[in-house]
Amino acid sequence: MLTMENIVREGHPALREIAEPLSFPLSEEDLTLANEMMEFLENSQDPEISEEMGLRAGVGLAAPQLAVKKRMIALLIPGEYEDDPPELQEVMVNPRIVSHSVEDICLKDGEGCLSVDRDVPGYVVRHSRITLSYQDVTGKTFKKRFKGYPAIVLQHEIDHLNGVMFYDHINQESPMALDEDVKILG
Ligand SMILES: O=CN(O)CCNC(=O)c1cccc(Cl)c1Cl
Ligand code: NI
Repeated sequence: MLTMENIVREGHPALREIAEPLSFPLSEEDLTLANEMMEFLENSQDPEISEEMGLRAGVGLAAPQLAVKKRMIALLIPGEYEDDPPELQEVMVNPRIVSHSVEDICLKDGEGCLSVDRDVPGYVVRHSRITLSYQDVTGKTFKKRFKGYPAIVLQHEIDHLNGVMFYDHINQESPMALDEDVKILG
C-alpha cells in the first residue's frame, strides 16, 4: 500500500527525466503498480483513510512520482455530487496527446502537486480540449477526447512523464497574468 513516503519530492531526478514506454503484456510488477496507484488515489480521497494515513488528496498520479520512470498514470476524478460515480477513473499506459484545441484553459485556483511541498500560486495555462491515445493495462488501445477539468488533470499527469512540473507553465514575472482568451475554470 502506497503512502506519502513513496512519493518523491522536487529535487528528485525522476521528476525531471523522460519516462520509458511500457510494453505488453505488462509484468506482474507493473500490474501491481497500476493497482497501487489507483488505490492510493482512492485512499487519498477517503476522509477516514486519508486522515489515518496522513495522505494529501490527489486526483491523479504519475509513476515518476514514485521514482518509477515508466509511462503510466492513474486518474480518479470525482463526480459532481457525493454519491455520483467518478467523472474519470482510469489507469492509462503510454498516453499521448494526438491533437488539441487552440483554445487554452486554466484553473482559477492554480494547481498543486504531491511532489511539491509548497504552494505555488499562479495560472497554469493548458489546452482546453485534448484527444488522447492510450492503452489500458490489458494493452487495448483507446483514442478519446477530454475537455475541462479532466483535460487539465491529464495534462498535469502527462507532464510528469516528460519531466515537466506544473509551475514550469506559470509566468514567473507575473503569475496571475493571463491572455484575454484563456478560459478560467472555477
Ligand atoms: O500529479 C498528480 N499529483 O501531484 C496529485 C496532486 N495534485 C492534484 O491532484 C491536482 C490538484 C489541482 C490541479 C491538478 Cl491538475 C491536480 Cl493533478
Ligand atoms: Ni503532480
